[in-house]
Formats: sequence, structure tokens, C-alpha cells
Amino acid sequence: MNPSSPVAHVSCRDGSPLNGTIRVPGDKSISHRALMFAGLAIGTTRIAGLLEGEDVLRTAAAMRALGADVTREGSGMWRVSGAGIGGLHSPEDVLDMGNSGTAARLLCGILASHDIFAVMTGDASLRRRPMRRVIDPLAACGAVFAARDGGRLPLAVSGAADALPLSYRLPVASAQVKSALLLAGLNARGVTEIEEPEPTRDHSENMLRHFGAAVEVIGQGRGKLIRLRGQPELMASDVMVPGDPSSAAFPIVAALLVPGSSVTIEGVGLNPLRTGLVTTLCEMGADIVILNQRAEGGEPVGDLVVRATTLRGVDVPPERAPAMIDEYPILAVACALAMGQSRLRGLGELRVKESDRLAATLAMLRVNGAQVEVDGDDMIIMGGANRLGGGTVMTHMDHRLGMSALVLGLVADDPVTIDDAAFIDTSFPGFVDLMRGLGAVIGPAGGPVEGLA
Ligand SMILES: O=C(O)C1=C[C@@H](OP(=O)(O)O)[C@@H](O)[C@H](O)C1
Ligand SMILES: C=C(OP(=O)(O)O)C(=O)O
Repeated sequence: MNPSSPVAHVSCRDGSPLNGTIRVPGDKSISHRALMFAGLAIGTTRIAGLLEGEDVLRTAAAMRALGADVTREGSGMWRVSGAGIGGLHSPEDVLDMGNSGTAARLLCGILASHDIFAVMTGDASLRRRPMRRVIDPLAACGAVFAARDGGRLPLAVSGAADALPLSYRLPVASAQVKSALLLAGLNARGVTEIEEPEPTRDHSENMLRHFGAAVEVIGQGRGKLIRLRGQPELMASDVMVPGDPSSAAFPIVAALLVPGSSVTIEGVGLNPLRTGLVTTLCEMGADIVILNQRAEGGEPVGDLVVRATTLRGVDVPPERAPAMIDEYPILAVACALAMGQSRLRGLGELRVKESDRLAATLAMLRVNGAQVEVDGDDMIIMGGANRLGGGTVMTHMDHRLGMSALVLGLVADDPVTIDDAAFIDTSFPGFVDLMRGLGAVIGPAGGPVEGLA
């Protein structure tokens, strides 16, 4: 993707409600993991509903370069024949992980405990993101990493020929770090132990079990100890990927905010470690009904019926952050439209996402007339500004900023423009068309609504 794409896209309030029934693309976290675990398993795994966004396509290409047989069979339908744990080989060329922190960090885990040499890079956004949080703990298994200043990509890794198990207490609440260590632990002799003081998404633990590994999780409440016995035989096992709750967040908030709307989103993943946004919106008074709760591929799933509601301000506790870490930009849009003040607490991790999301979300709202402040790691938003919109939002290569700004435009008094829509494809290909199908007016700035590439 071209980060300096000159296209400006704009969304406008036109008074018509959003209506319809949709599905959002497959869960990004689960899609990355399905390709990685299937690539390490013996036998052939079929994956249905894989997210075909740029980020996940980078993982597919990397696993292929490392020796797994990864084939697209149809829309969202993929077949992976794994190389078995320890069976991957050195890639012939540099692994380019594009815009994806998850792909880069989880792959570091795989590389660390394989006897291979690899070099990894990414786009300008990913090259700014901290990698020490994975390479420091992974080095303890015997891998040797060399990275650019500050522990940034590009990096080179010489994986351990005979990896040692890891024992580590996570200093930040990060499912990416946890998953990188679990992936390394798969090819280590003995038991890898990870202490997790704050719970984060557990898709890796669920998928390890799905592929036949023995994972023990000790502790029920907040603090957990995760134990993985190394060198299990991972057996191929088909995966059905649920709709991504982090993508559903955009039509959910749009339906709540655009008066008269009623939107049903089918097949959304409802893992409790991902549903912080729904909890928060319900605290704001949102009319969200969950129907047909069921389990699909080891993950809870349901259909969400969302109707427009007048929202009130909310105080979101810091401990909820891991369950909605990617949803703060769109929650901030909801707060700007709510009655009263909101305080979103403990958002330090937002500074190291695809952009500095704390600064970029503040700028998005301010340039469109909302009153917002950052106080330490908290964001404070005054809802109900007299007039919103009219600004151009700099998206800084960050898909979630782009989508949040377009949703803001659907309810603002004046059009909202974004500098670059290209990065939306990293997690939500087809976003603009899907929103238009519900009745949203989104199009190039100053041009006709139809014809947006
Ligand atoms: O494990 C994952 O799939 C992810 C974990 C989160 O990152 P952190 O682990 O850095 O919090 C999240 O922001 C990212 O979009 C996906
Ligand atoms: C932070 C995100 O992804 P990643 O870390 O994989 O780039 C995201 O999708 O919002």
C-alpha cells in the first residue's frame, strides 16, 4: 500500500438511518493464529472465514516462505499443510510483515525456537513499533536477535537449535507477547511458564488445545499462570473463524449514533476477553441485543441487533483496556456524541499501536470540533459539542483511525475527510461498501459518492 496515497475520502451526515443485516470479516487475531498453528501441525487444516486483509495475507506469505504449504481455495477458505513443530526452514528472502504487529511479534516466537536464520521488516508504521517486548524474553530460549536501534525492525534472528523453555512474567498486558512466548515454547524441551497479571485475549491458548497441545491455565480471576509442555505433536484440525468483534465495533457504533438505525451483525466473536466495548456501550445506555449465542470452532459467537440510542458519558476502568484495546478510537467517537463527560482510563498501550492512537484520536476529535484532553494515560471527552465535523483527519497509516473518522462523519454536522483510506484493508477489506450497503454516505472528497475505488 502507498502510505502517501493522495485520495481523500469523506463521509457525510445525510439524515437517513442505517438499516440491514451484515457479517463482518473474520477475526484478525484468530486468522493469524490459525495460519501459524496449522503451519506447525502435522497434516492438512482447512480454515473457513479467514480474514483476507493485508495483515493476515502477510502471515500467510511468511508461513509459506518458512515451508508450510498454504493455499487459498476460495473466498475465506484456505488449506494449510503444516511442516510439523521444528520442521520449518530458513526463508530465502526477507520476511515483510507489512503493517502488522501481531504477524511480526508472533512470528518472532516461531523463529526463536527453530534452527533457522531469518530477517524481518515491515512498513514505516511497523518499523516504529517496539519489538524488545518480544525479543528480550525470547532470547532466553537461546535465540540470537539483532535489531535496529531501540529494538525496532528490521531485525535478524538466528533461532535456537535446541530451545530452552521460557519462564516469564508479562510486564505489559499483551496477548502478542504471551503468544510469541507460547509459540517459542512449542519447540522447547520442557515446560514454558507465563505469568499473566492481567488477562488478555486467549485465542492462542484455545487454539493450542484445538490442535492437541496440553496447555494448563492456573488461576481463575485476574492473575493467571499458563503452562505449556513443549514439543507436543500438533495435529491438523479445521478452524472456523468467527466475525471480528473489533471490526464489528464500527457498524455497531454507527448504528447507535445515526438516528433511526437498526442493524443486525451476524456471527460476531464474543470471547469475553474481547467484549469490553459492548460492555462499555451498554453502560452508556446502548440498545444492543445478543441473539443465537453459540460456540463455533471453540469460540463463543452471537448475532448482535443494534438500534440507535442516545448515549450518556462513561468512566471506563483501566483494567478493561485489554478486552477492548483496539476499540478506543471508535469508542472515543461514541463519547463525543454522548451526553456528558467520559473518561477512558489507562490507555498507555495505545501509544505503540499502528500510530500513537492516543495522540491521533485526540487530533481526530479536536480537528472536528470536539472538546477532548489527554491527562497522563487517560482520555477525557466532553460529549455533545454544538457542531461537529468539517476537519481532515490524519490517519498515520492506521486503519482504526480511518474507520473511526468515517463513522464520525456519518453523524457530524459537516463532512469529515480522511487523508488516506488505503490502510482500512489491513483489517476490514470491503468496509466502505459494507457501510454503504447499510445506507451510509461515504465518498471521495468533493466528488460523487459512487466510484470510490
Ligand atoms: O494478540 C493479538 O492478536 C492482538 C493483541 C493486541 O495487541 P497487544 O498484544 O500488543 O496488546 C491487539 O492490539 C492486536 O490488534 C491483536
Ligand atoms: C493494533 C492492531 O494490530 P497489530 O498490533 O497487529 O498491528 C490493531 O489491529 O488495531
